[in-house]
Amino acid sequence: MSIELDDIVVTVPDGDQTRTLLDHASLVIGRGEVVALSGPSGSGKSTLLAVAALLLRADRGTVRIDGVDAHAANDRDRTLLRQQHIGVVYQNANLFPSLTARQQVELVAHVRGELDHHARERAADLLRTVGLDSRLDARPAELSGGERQRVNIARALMGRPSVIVADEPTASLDASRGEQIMKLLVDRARESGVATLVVTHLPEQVAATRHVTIEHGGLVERDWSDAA
Ligand SMILES: Nc1ncnc2c1ncn2[C@@H]1O[C@H](COP(=O)(O)OP(=O)(O)OP(=O)(O)O)[C@@H](O)[C@H]1O
Repeated sequence: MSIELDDIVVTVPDGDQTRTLLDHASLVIGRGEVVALSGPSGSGKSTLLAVAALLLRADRGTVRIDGVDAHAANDRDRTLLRQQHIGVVYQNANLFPSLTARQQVELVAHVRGELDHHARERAADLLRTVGLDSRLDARPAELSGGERQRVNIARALMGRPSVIVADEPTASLDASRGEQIMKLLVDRARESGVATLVVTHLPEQVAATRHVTIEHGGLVERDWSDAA
């Protein structure tokens, strides 16, 4: 369970010109590691996440998921790789208003044609591991922001991903709830081995295994004294 971003280059249109947003950015996230990614607004964090999630093809560079080269793959194989290996946690939970927490998570198995008794049990178990034991039958409107994010994380885990990418999952939460969500991602990563990349801000990133920032399009590894 790993993701390797190797020498990623992404250019974006900028008026009549193009601008190099990611400039030979490289990052390896191993089994069970949680990397917190931060950087100024517009520095390319969401773009890097989109490349890692195989939603955006870089102009240059390689993405390897569990050692499989996704850059060289055709669109169909990339979609399969994404569906089978990557869980995405969005900033806003993007839950279906009419479905209960349990149904939101079960939907992952349903879409794959795998919704049976075991999948139902697993969905409920995942919701319990994210601390929603008593909220299985609640709909999004009945859940707090933090609880909705927990459903979101359970849903991402339901697909048994090798890699989770999360774009500011704590942005709408206060500092202590944000920290809880980060700790949850760290615990789940340790337990299931999933390699996790999460865009976040202080102070929640202190819970992560490593801290990386984007500077001038490249990735710079930080140590904890930088984050303090
Ligand atoms: N397809 C595109 N076309 C033109 N410009 C783009 C495109 N994609 C991204 N950009 C620009 O690239 C820059 C980086 O965008 P990105 O969303 O990756 O940054 P970010 O670090 O996530 O920012 P924020 O913290 O504000 O969310 C922005 O200036 C954005 O306008």
